[in-house]
Amino acid sequence: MTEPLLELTDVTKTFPNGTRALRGVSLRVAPGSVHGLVGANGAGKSTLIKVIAGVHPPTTGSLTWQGARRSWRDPGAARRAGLATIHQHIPLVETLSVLENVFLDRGGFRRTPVGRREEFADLVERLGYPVEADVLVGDLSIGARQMVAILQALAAGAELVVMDEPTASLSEGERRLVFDAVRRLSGQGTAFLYISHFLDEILDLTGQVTVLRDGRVVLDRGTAELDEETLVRSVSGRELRAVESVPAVVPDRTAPVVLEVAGLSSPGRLTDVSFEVRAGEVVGLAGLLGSGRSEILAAVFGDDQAATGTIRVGDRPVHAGHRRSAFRRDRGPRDAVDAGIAYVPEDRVRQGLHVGEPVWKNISLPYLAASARGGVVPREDDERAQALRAVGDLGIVAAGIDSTPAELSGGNAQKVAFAKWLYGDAKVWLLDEPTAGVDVGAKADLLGLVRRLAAEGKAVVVVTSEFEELLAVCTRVLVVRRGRLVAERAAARMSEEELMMLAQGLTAGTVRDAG
Ligand SMILES: Nc1ncnc2c1ncn2[C@@H]1O[C@H](COP(=O)(O)OP(=O)(O)OP(=O)(O)O)[C@@H](O)[C@H]1O
Repeated sequence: MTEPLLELTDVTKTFPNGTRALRGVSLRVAPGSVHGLVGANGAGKSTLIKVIAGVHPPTTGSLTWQGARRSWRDPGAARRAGLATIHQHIPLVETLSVLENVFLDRGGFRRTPVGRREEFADLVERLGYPVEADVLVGDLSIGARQMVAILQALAAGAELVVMDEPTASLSEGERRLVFDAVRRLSGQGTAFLYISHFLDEILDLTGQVTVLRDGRVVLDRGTAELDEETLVRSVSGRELRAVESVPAVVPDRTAPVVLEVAGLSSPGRLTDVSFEVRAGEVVGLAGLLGSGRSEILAAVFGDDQAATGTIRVGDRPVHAGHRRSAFRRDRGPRDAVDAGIAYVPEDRVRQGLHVGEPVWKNISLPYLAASARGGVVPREDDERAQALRAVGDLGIVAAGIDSTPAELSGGNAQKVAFAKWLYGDAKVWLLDEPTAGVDVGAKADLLGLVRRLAAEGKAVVVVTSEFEELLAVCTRVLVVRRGRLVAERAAARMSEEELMMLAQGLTAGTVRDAG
C-alpha cells in the first residue's frame, strides 16, 4: 500500500458511562481510495468517524494524517486539515442558496464575491452533476442536498470525505448519482470513507472494506476478494435467514376492511387518494422521493391540517366533525391513536423519542397511555419487563434499559422508536421507512415482524425506498406519483424493474396520467 492518507493505530474509546465503543481499532485509508466501513448497529462506526473528525478524542491510540501524528483540538482543526464529514442529516441552511451553502465555511455569504461563482462552476464541473447556484437548498431533494454537501466538502479542500450512510433515504436514481460522483471524484484523487448498511453498495463502490463488530475490526480486505455472504456473516456474526424464508401472508380477499381512505386530498400535496386495507394485508406505497408517499401516511394519521377526505378504521370515522378543517393538528393524531392507528414516522428519532428519558420509559409511553385510558396504571415493573422484551425481540444494543436514546447508536435509537408502538393495541400500522438505518440482521428481523403483524390480522401500510424490500414484504403495492395513486399491483406479480418504471412514470400506456 502507498503511504496512507489516514492511519489509525489501536484506537480505543470508552464513554463516561463505561461503554467501550472502540476496543483497539486500526485502519489505513489510501489516498484517492473508496474505503467501506460496515458493521451492525452499535458496532462503533459513528464513534470511529467522530474520532477521525475530531468530535471525540480517542481514549488511547493514535491518528496519523498525511504522515504526521495528529490529535485534533476540535472538528474545525480536522476540517482545516482536509477532512470533511457528511452526516446523514445534512446540516445545510435551507433558507440560503446552494452557492451560499457551498461557501458557508468561509463566511461573508450575504455578499457573494464574484470569484466564487467561477470557483463554484469549477467544483460543479469536477462533480459532474449540474447543480444550480441560486436555488434555495430548502427547495432541493435529499439527493441534490447530498450533492451540495459534497460540493461543500470540495470547496473546503477536503482530501478525505467521510460519508455516513449517504444513500439511506435516497431513491434508486439518486443513489446512482451519488455513486457516480464518488467514483468520479476518487478518480481525481479525493479519498472516501463510505459507511453504509447496504452491502451491495459496499461491494459495488469500494476498493477496500473494514468491518467492525463490538468495537473491533473483524475483517479488513480488498473488496475484490469479498462476496456478499462473507460480508453478511462478518457484519452480523451469524447466518441470516433471508426475509423470504418467513412465510408470506396470503391475503384473504373476504377479510374485513380495516382501513378505508376515500378522497384524501391536501393542496399541493395529495389529490383524491383512495384505498382500502383488509385485515392481514401489507400494502406498500411505492414512489420516488417527493412523490407524496410519506404525505399519505402523515395525512391518514391526522398530521396534515390542510387535508380533507374520509378515513375510517372499521366502522369508526377518524378525524371527522371538526368544522374548520377535518384534520386539526392538535386533535388529528390523538383521534387516530384512539381509533387504533399506530404511526412510525420516517424521522422517528426526532419525532418519536424523548431523548432525556430512559429507554424503558420511551418504549412504554404509548402502552402507558393505552393502559391509562383503560383505567389501569401499569406498574414500573411491568413497564420494565415490557422494555426488556422489546430489547430482546428487536436485538437492541444498549448498556441497559436505563440508558437514554442519546447514548445509543443511530440504528438502535431507530429500533427503540419502533418498539414504542409494538405492544399497543393498534389495528392499523403506518410504517414510514421501517428499516432505514438498521443493519442487515435487524432488517430481516423487522421485516419478519411486519409479516407477523399481518398474520395477527392487522392492516399494515409500508413506505420504503427499497423496492426489493417492498416486494418481499407486501401483498399489494400502490404506486404514488405527484400526490396521486397511479397504479396498483399484486406484489407477487410485479418485478422491481416494473415498479421502478411505474414510479418514474415511464410506462405511459399502462399508467393513468398523473397530470
Ligand atoms: N455518547 C455516548 N455515550 C455512551 N455510549 C455511547 C455514546 N455514543 C455511542 N455510544 C455507544 O457506543 C456503541 C457504539 O455506537 P456507535 O454509534 O458508534 O455505533 P454505530 O456502529 O455507528 O451504529 P449504527 O449503525 O446504529 O449507527 C454503542 O453501544 C452505543 O450505545
